[in-house]
Amino acid sequence: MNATVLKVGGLTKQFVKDDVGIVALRDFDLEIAEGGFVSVLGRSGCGKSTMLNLLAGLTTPTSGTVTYRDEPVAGPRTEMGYLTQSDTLMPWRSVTRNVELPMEIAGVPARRRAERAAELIAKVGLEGFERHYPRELSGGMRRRVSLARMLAGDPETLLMDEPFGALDAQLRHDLQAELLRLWEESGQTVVFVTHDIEEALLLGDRVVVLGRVGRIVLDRPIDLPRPRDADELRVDPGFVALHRELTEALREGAR
Ligand SMILES: Nc1ncnc2c1ncn2[C@@H]1O[C@H](COP(=O)(O)OP(=O)(O)OP(=O)(O)O)[C@@H](O)[C@H]1O
Repeated sequence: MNATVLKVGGLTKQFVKDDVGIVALRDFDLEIAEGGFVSVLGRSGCGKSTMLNLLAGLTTPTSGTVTYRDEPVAGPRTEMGYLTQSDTLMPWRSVTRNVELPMEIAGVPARRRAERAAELIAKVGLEGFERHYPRELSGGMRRRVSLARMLAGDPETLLMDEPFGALDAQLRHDLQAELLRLWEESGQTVVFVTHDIEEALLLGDRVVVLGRVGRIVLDRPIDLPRPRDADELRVDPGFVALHRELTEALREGAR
């Protein structure tokens, strides 16, 4: 049994808007084991981003606790990389300088920074765009820069909020494969939020299905053999049965 990296208990987050309280997450418990790839699946508005923001230490819970390796999470931590849904690239920095940022903060020497940034830019398929600024890129390209920037910080845990949702099918497939390769090589822990059942199954070794206000409707291991190929999986009876189970869980979660 792997050590627990992230643990949340009794987590509730309530927002107040125009004097009206909105509960985004209610009494949420979750444990994430080291080295795991957890897909978190849920419909729009069920609290997935709120959950990630809390795990990442970007927002404080109304009640409940978040710990990282048994230490309370009181703010962002360098061990965790967070790929948010919104674009957080710095508009005044080129692609290379955006990707170098976490290494600058960590004090990595300039030469090593440049090499690593070039490597990561190639990995996300953006060779030739190193000197471009975010405004000169498409939405999908900016997303890939954000991914490269997150990886540049070499975090031991990756929190990813629908990272590939806006990409075309081919690119999405390539980046999913790249992420799996990185994960298998590095032993990193991944929490991957998506609302795509196929993506959740293709990537995760565990799937957690959330219903309204983050109610956990299903939490189960995914023992499909790897490497997983989307085309082969679609006709695999085990995959088809899991797909049906998750579809039903999503439906149940909406009730
Ligand atoms: N800052 C905020 N102020 C008020 N309400 C908020 C805020 N952030 C989120 N909410 C509300 O909390 C609920 C959950 O939002 P959240 O963004 O966590 O959902 P989600 O599952 O990530 O959705 P999506 O898949 O569409 O990104 C929604 O009802 C949303 O309106």
